[in-house]
Amino acid sequence: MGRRSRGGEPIGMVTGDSRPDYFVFTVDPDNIPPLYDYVYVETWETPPGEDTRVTVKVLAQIRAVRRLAVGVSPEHPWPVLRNLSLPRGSDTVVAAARVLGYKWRGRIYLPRRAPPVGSWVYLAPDELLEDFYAVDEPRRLHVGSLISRPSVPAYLDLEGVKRHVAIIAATGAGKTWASVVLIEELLKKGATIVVLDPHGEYTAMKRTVFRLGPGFENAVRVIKGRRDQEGDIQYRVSVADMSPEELASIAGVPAKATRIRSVIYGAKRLARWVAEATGQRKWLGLRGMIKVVHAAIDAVEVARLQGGRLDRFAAELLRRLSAAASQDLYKAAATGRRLEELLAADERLGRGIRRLWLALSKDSSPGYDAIRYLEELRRIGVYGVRSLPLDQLLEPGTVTVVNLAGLRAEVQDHLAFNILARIFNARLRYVRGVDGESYPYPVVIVVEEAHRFMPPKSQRQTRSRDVAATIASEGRKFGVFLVAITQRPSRIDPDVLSQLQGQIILRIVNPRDQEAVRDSSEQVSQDLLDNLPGLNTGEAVVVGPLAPSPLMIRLRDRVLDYSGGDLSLVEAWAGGREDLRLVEELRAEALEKIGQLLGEQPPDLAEAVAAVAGIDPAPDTVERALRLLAREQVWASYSEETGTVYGEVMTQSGYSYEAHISLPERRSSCSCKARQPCSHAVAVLLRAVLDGLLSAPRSQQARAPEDWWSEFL
Ligand SMILES: Nc1ncnc2c1ncn2[C@@H]1O[C@H](COP(=O)(O)OP(=O)(O)OP(=O)(O)O)[C@@H](O)[C@H]1O
Repeated sequence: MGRRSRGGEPIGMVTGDSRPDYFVFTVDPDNIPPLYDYVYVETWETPPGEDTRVTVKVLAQIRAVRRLAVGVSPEHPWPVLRNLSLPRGSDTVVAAARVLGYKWRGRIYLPRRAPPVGSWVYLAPDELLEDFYAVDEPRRLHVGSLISRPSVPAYLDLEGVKRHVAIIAATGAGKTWASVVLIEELLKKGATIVVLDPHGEYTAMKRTVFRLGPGFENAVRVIKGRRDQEGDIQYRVSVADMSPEELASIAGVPAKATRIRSVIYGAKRLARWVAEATGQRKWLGLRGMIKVVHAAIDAVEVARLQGGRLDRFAAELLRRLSAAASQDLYKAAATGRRLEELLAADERLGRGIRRLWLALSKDSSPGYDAIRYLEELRRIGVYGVRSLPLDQLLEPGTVTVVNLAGLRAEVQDHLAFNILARIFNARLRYVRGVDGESYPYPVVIVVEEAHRFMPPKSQRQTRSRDVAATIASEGRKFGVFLVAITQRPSRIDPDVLSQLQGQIILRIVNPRDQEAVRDSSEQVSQDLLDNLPGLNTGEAVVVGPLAPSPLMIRLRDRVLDYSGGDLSLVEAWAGGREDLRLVEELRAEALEKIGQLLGEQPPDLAEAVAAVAGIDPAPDTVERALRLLAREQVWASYSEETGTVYGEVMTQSGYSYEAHISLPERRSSCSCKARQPCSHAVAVLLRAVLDGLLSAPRSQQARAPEDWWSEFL
């Protein structure tokens, strides 16, 4: 029952409802094409600009196939059916095809006539499809093949990216895969790409980018939001460029906590004043503000004892800040003036001091709360004295992944806002020739989980929505293009969504999301929507300026890796059981080796570690360390000279921690900066024990555990 040559013998005849955009045909039962395959009918049309009619091949895609019963019906009782013994093929196969258009002088047109009933229907040959969906070589993005036709490559049009792109699908349908394939193709064209990555899924691209071939080794760069996440460079936002209100809300200070907000306001003004008066830029950061709050709390205590007056507070605060800045700020501020005059004359200083006094004079607790909030923000590592220079964020032919994993939603939103606004302004300045931070090449910004950043105004307020909306509506003029990825298009601001005119739509099941897609795009017809739940993983509909005509594709294999794909429960849990077994083996071996070193058997591993290294880990730290040894890569070395164990823990997810344990000092430290001794340090120590790096003391007698290490020296 082989297929007859494509475009040769007909495979059907138009027999039913025939319209310019749709027809029904009866299919040759020996040549039934699969759903979504392509057929054509020959008919005549008068293409725009021509005055005579010409014969054209109208291409159509099969959107439904049915077998109709002839002579039997489901009502027939089984005994009757059994005795009927119908011959095979006594059904009629009927297909419905959606007209895609015809090509005339290099352009695609939609026909104005319905194919006449009785027209032969042919299977479309590959060449017809290649010609129909052709994209000029320099503009081609090779993202896969036509659905149901693996032999025909599917290309998107690079120039279509100028109208922005939405990648939409139900969870697990392959959005990230699609976006990685698109990124690979854009990289090959030399694009500058920035990915806002809330889950750190794209960081794995860096490890595999060499696969793209010579010249691409450094084409992926990872910038981290949080200090302790994976990334080559720490993103930084200058605190000086933020308003005190912005700072307070990002720090998570509740809107109602007006006194804490006042402290932050006052501290920011004063810190800036100190920076300007002394020329010490370090005061512009969070540390500077925290110092001001500490000084203000102390100054308030003193002022309270001295009658609780503002001028006492101001004088004491300036004295304390002078001490902290090692410069006489009191003199610098008050030269030739009385303090009251100065506070009235210097607005920043005066207001800052007054706000601090008002917030703290009765009770210092808002000061301590403010310190707590500011400290928490400081620990993230992103808010500093200077912003990261733009050339570290944008580089031609490079994708910069901004790893936002591990940050609170407000901070993620703020960083997204900061990055979107900086890129847009840099391009605007370049195009308009305005001074300041600028960038000479167009930029594509891929926003994963776009609904987090650009929800409808009625649902949630975010900082990044307005700038995303500006980019969506004006980015084209300035060469800033969005690729927004989401599983919830109904949770994206409709003004933004409707501007994302190129859409790559994978499987969508939720009717509300289907509606949002339909509302956002004129090109998504009801019958395309009806097909969306039936798509397999990795199959997509592409509409809008990305393709010459709506296109159904199967995405190609990606070259770059990403993390976050579905995990296999069978493997994960089987791995867990295996880990447990290994943990027990490691525990027994470590205990035995430490027992040999000490000359006595310690009751458990926590005590054994305490005895061998003088550090005192909590029992669950030891358990975590054993799991690290079982699952991750742990190296150790030992310096007999200094009595120090050095080592590193490399996790499968790409994190690495360096730890060292000084046996004489009974101390451990680690790049994770967690409270010591941490699981990494203990894992490194146990690795040294297991590898036999710590030799037994020269005399094997039992001794006080705290003394035994001196033997190593
Ligand atoms: N084109 C494809 N070919 C083969 N496998 C694919 C394809 N696309 C996705 N997959 C597989 O399907 C799974 C889900 O893919 P992916 O993580 O890209 O989906 P997602 O829509 O981004 O999911 P989530 O909503 O969880 O982020 C992964 O295991 C991936 O390997």
